[in-house]
Amino acid sequence: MALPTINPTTTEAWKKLQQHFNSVKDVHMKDLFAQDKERANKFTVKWDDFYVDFSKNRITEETLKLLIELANEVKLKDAIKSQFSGEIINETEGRAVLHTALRAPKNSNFTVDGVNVMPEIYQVKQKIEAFTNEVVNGERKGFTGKAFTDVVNIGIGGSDLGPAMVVDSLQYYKNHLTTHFVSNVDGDHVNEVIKKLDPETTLFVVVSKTFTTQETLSNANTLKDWFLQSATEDAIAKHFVAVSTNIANVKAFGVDENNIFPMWDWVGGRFSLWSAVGLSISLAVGYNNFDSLLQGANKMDNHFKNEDFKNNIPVVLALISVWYNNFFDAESEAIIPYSQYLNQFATYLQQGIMESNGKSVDRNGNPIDYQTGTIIWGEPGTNSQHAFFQLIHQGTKLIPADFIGFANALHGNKDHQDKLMSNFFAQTEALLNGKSEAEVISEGATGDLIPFKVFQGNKPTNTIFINRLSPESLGELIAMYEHKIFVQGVIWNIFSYDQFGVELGKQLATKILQEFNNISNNEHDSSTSNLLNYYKNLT
Ligand SMILES: O=P(O)(O)OC[C@H]1O[C@H](O)[C@H](O)[C@@H](O)[C@@H]1O
Repeated sequence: MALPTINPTTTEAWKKLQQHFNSVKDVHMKDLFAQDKERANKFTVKWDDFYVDFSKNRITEETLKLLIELANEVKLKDAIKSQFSGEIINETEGRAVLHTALRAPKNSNFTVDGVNVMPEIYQVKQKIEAFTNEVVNGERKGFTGKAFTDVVNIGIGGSDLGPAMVVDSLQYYKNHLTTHFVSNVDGDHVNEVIKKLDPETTLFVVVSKTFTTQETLSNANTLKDWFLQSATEDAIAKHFVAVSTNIANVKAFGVDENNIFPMWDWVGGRFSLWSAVGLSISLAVGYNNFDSLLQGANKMDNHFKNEDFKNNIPVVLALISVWYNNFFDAESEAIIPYSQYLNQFATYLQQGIMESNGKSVDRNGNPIDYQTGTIIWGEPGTNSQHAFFQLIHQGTKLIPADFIGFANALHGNKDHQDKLMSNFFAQTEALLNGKSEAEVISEGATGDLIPFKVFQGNKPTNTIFINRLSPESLGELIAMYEHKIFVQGVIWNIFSYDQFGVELGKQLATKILQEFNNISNNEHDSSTSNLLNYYKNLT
């Protein structure tokens, strides 16, 4: 069954939400809390070691009820079933969407075109496990007989952001291997990494679902050439492995057949860290930790699949986000993890969320006249408090924010942890309550300065509070956002799993590169022509 194609704005629930919005849009959350002592409990979901408090949002029980009606009217439950049962819900590319199968237990049954994909998945997982153990234990050696010390992940987009974010987030759990990520076609990136490498002890993992991506192939070739300055061709088999669906291209590049880790077209690039694309994660933190990450994601999958919408964390977060995006006209959402380990989390989510839901044509092929994908940005707290929080507190824009925190620090420094968490709680409290004129005056401010010190408050936040950062809880957290993406795509009646919007720039870059090599000559607008000439004259 294809995904339903219901324009959300034509639903009864949408009309009711519009009316409801008009009656609640100016209500201050402070008053909602004052009116209902149970508010925080009503709008909190406790699940596993997650405590998700969404009470500091500009919603009432009626809002949530209507949003759930909307989810029902667009047939979200059926859509979830279609996704998990391997139907071709990525219709524009003719593919199933089964990253959830990658983290499911061995005895599950996920079928694509009538074939259960679990045996293949577990074969590849076994290969990842065996390979990881050999590298980490030092049994697998480089061309001069030395054990590996460094791993270089060569990939971009989904073949870089997920593994890079997870390796960074789980650095507490890391082993002795040093992991590097080369992604940008900017030659300075690869050359800076080369400075740190010893060809005798470096393992290269070339990751590309398509194995046609310009950046990845350029970087892989540059690293291979550099490697061959010290080694002979036959050493490539020891030092280069690849992850891809395109086995022919991988072989043509020179990777030994035994060193190929397959993946499948039913795994989208930005949802692929759970597949062999996560090989660098497994190498960095060991296979057991990689597997725990997957198990965490699987727990979240079950929660998402089985829980009532009212207590379903990804569903509730998605609905609240639709509420701000489509009724309050909020354009962006901030992701603020209170953990330096999650430094790359917002960057990672930018691809997941914006590449998936940055669409303006609906599932019937018609232009859309309502807002879809939100702009995602963010940085860890407390750093971001000293950077962009001013605008969230006192600017003119409404920026709903997810505050992600962990109760227990990994290094157990209670003094720092209490300081960190006091900021974590204080910020959402400040965003909720603001500071009134009376409070400003009672603090001693006088005269002209008073208005500058007033905070309106009423700024929405979700608090996603987790016991501890572990491979498992990180897996849960990532999967939570993956499902939020899917729910929003269903509501907005768009296809979340294609990304045609990234193609045009690639095509034009190819043409311009041909011009640089005098292969072709193209017409350009005068701005682009001037820029090209200016560049040619400078280089
Ligand atoms: O893994 P690859 O095939 O090399 O693709 C890498 C990336 O490139 C493309 O431009 C897509 O927009 C991304 O979704 C993808 O993750």
